[in-house]
Amino acid sequence: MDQPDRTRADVDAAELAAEDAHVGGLYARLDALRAQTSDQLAEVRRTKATGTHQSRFERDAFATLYEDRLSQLWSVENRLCFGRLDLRPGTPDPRRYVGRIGLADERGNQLLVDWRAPAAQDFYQATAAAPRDVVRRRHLLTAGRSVTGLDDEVLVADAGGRTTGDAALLAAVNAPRTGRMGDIVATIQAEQDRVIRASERGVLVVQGGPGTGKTAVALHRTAYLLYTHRDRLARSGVLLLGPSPVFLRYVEQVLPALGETGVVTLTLAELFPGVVARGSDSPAAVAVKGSLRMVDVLAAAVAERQRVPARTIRLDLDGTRVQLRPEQVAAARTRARRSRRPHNEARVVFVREVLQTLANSLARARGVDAVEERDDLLQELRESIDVRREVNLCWMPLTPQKVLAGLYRNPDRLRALAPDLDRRERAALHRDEPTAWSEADVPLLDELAELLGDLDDATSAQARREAEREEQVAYARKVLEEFEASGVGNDYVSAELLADRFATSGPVGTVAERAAADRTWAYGHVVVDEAQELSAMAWRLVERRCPNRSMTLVGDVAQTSSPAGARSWAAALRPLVDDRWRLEELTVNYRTPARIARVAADVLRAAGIEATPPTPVREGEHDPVAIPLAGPDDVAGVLAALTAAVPGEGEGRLAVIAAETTGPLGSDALRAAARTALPAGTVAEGPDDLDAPVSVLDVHRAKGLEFDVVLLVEPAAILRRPRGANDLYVALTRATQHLLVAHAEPLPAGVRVQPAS
Ligand SMILES: Nc1ncnc2c1ncn2[C@@H]1O[C@H](COP(=O)(O)OP(=O)(O)OP(=O)(O)O)[C@@H](O)[C@H]1O
Repeated sequence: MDQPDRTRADVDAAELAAEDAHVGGLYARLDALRAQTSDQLAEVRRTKATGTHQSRFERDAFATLYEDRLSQLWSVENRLCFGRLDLRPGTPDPRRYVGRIGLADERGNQLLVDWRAPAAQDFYQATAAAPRDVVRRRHLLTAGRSVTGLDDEVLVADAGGRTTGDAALLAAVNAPRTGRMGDIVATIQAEQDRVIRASERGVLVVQGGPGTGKTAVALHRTAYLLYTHRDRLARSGVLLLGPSPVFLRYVEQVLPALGETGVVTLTLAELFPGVVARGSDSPAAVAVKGSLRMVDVLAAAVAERQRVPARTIRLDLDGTRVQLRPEQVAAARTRARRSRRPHNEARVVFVREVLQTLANSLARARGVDAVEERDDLLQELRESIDVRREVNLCWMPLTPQKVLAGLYRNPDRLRALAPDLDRRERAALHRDEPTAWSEADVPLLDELAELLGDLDDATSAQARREAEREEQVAYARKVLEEFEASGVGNDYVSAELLADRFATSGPVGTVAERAAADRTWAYGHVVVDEAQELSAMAWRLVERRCPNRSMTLVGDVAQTSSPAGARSWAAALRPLVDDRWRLEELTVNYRTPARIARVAADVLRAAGIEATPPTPVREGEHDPVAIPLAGPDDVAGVLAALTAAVPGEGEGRLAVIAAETTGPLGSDALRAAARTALPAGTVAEGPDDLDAPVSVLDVHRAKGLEFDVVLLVEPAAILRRPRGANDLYVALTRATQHLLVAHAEPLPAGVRVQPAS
């Protein structure tokens, strides 16, 4: 080795040692903070430990704050610091270390900048073309607490050193997958960072092809918004809506690793408290249930339950006969409807009107003064079972479930109430077992809940929540003063935080629990992943959960598989916000190597779907391979391919993706066969198990997930599904390294994959 190289190597070694020492110092500070917080926690636990129930409650609320702080300090252990920014001399803080959390020394000097802070922004945004004040961006590669490598990007030519900067990113995208999504905080790219830090106001749509990091960006944006608008969002809550429980499990570790817990994560199927939507629908039913035409159908179904009898009703009240004429009921109904209140609340007006009419008749029949005897007459009418029955027949208190089940069960009613639906659509809605609710029913139940009104009035619930909050903050202030007087407490704990804790450690549960259980909860921000799958009716529901319309919607209209999903963002969002939404696009594919991505792009093109597939960040090393099968039930052929492809220990995960769950080459049959053929523990027990080395899934379940190796079974069958080209595109873009295509039928247009030579 010649002299200059040795010098370079010496410099590199010295730099590495210096960074290692610096990072060691950061961990020492982290340890000190953990110890200090543990002490504070122990002290709080000791304080008033023998007090009354109330003082124990105060102490516990205080303690949970320290517990949360401690668990945050523990959650940032892995890759605490991952970068350094060198700025132009003369800039304030010209050398900044960037990490998962902000750290300062005892004197308040900043040691580590939280990746979400404005001071860290240049770490993600600076480019060679627009370096801002950045001279050098350095990625620190770490193992445990040690720095094992440096990857420098020099953004100003005369600063010396190399100009790569890709090593950290390439190491991340090439790493074997674990079955759980990891965070990308060390390697967020500039176009992603712009989305993450975009204003929380209004509706932001993030469109991007497969693997562009939409899910990753949605999660990091959530963490960013919680950091930047902590006060408001910790109280109102953030809702993350994902496409399936398995997907939510796949991403569940990302936010805690970023130090954020307490985000409400739900699927659409879980958005109507009290209903577990496990049923399934035909594509035709999904399409009609998701259509805006259901708004009128549901309104008609409720109006139809506000009835005027065809004939005069005769009532006997303790020997006195009175009549209730249809026109009197009609007048009461008109008044009730004019109140513009939902059905169950307007019913109060209806009942009052009918009873008043009857009281007048009763007074006349008995020859008593209607005004003087009013209270007694009304009382008597209210207690009469006959009166109650007749009033109920005209205007029954209703639940959403009851109205919807009635609609599905009764074809005649459906025909009368839904004249805009054709015969085929009405047949799709008909069900003998109407209460096996499906995901597509949830927006309809929610719509009905709005039309019917809760028994517990939503506005008073809101007012009650606000009053409780004021009380809690005032109380927290007093408690804090007391604790501070006894030497406990620091800058970290504010009255607002403590009040949140009173609210969340009492019997009512955490903000997340309360929000998830309350249909009328107004979230401060809603993030929707795979947003292209939502139907028009689902959008109405989402809007009700987020009246301030502060939303981040991420998705890809080229991947839509739901028959009621979006074909374009403009069309999907028009009923929601007209054209008042912003679009950001992600253009780089971090998942799929170019060799595989080209096949996916060809499939889109062959199907005539207009979309620009994202640009892969790497070429990849393996061409996709075709594996001929002997016929449509050649399970042995699939198993042979699977056995040959199973990754070794620590080499990642494999997914077998089939068109459907049923059939000889469906995911259920293939899973059962694979579990028998491969050693115990190799193949996942069911479609929702993410931890085994091999998963067997239908294409619908594979959405949003990724695997090192994908064995795709019979692409022609996937293409035959409704919106099959979109599904095939999804299936072809799940692999990070290898794609194998097993087929008996001819390969569909665009799937130009050769057998292994
Ligand atoms: N900046 C980045 N650094 C490292 N890895 C990244 C980066 N951005 C995305 N990735 C990785 O790329 C993969 C794809 O990301 P993600 O699942 O968020 O994409 P997506 O756009 O949601 O895809 P799909 O539309 O298929 O669901 C993930 O493994 C993610 O961690």
